[in-house]
Amino acid sequence: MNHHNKMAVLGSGSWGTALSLVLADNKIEVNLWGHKQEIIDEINERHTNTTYLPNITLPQLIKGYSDLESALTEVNTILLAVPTKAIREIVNIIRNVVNEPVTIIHASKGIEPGTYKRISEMIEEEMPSHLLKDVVVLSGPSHAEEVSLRQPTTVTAASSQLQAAEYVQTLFMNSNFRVYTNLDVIGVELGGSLKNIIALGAGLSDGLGYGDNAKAALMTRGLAEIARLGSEMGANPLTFSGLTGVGDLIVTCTSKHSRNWRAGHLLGQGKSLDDVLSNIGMIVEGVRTTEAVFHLAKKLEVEMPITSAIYEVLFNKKDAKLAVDELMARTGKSESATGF
Ligand SMILES: NC(=O)C1=CN([C@@H]2O[C@H](COP(=O)(O)OP(=O)(O)OC[C@H]3O[C@@H](n4cnc5c(N)ncnc54)[C@H](O)[C@@H]3O)[C@@H](O)[C@H]2O)C=CC1
Ligand SMILES: O=C(CO)COP(=O)(O)O
Repeated sequence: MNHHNKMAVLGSGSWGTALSLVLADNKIEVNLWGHKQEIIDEINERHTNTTYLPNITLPQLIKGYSDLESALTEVNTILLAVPTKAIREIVNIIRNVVNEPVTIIHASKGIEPGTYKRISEMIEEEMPSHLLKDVVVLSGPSHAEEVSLRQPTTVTAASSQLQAAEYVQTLFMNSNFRVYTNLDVIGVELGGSLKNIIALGAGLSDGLGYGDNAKAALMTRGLAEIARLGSEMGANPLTFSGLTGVGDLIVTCTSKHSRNWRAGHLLGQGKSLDDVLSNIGMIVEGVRTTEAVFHLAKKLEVEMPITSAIYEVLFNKKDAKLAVDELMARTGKSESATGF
């Protein structure tokens, strides 16, 4: 049973559109907002969003809006599915439009360079507390392309308030889309954001022509880095063994759908970062997250050799093969020395 029958989804890219479809399947009316008028027109006139999800027909319960104020009329639950770099700007518009406390769910994956803030922290900073009921993060191994085909998918709704996480579980859960709850917001947000760095690395490795051994090494030692930084930042290390940690790492490093893996793959084949990003045409969150996490790890004195290597390839044009050679040539370590 759903408690509410109308929601706003902000962001009409692949993830916002796919999650709108899940909500509409659960008989929830969706006001889907986007800033590109032609996409909103297509959603309303043809019930498709072919730029992001070709061959998918959207349920009639989804209505497109290009005006944010209209999209927020009579809703008290808002889902954000925009790139991390747009979060503060959008929340600032929300705060000037709503006059009742709202629940904000976010489904974005990133860390802000410079401030090193997680998305829920940015939302809490920008939204006055009397207008913010709860913040919930929705994360896990979930490519929009498969969700929109109604293929079995599992995710996690995390909030410091169990009731809020359970509310979001109820909104989204159906026979194709299974939702778990979790109280570890820090671990869930960090797992979802940091796996994108490792997915760039997995793509680079594949692009260089390396095999499954190299990719398994990157994923496993990448997870060790994520858990090391996460523990330092207050996450429960066990969260990284769950859907939003190892689960999302697997799906992003091994799926042809992943934008981050595809970006790494093209870079590994020798393309420039600018060419790669314009070729993909969708947000590749791992690039900005690599920049943020490289500096954060330095500040916190946490060892993250894979992240550092990927940073050098992305931002200092280091040869990717040389970066792998240097990772392999590090001094011998004990796998259990730090617990990770
Ligand atoms: N695509 C997927 O399968 C999944 C994506 N995510 C996360 O969801 C977030 C959104 O990703 P996608 O939907 O894949 O991206 P996308 O590139 O498909 O769509 C992003 C949408 O945001 C819009 N946008 C960009 N800048 C904006 C701004 N300043 N103001 C308003 N709108 C703006 C774009 O026009 C586009 O409609 C990312 O953080 C991503 O990591 C999470 C899970 C799955
Ligand atoms: O987070 C995702 C799947 O869970 C999507 O990853 P990409 O952004 O790499 O496509």
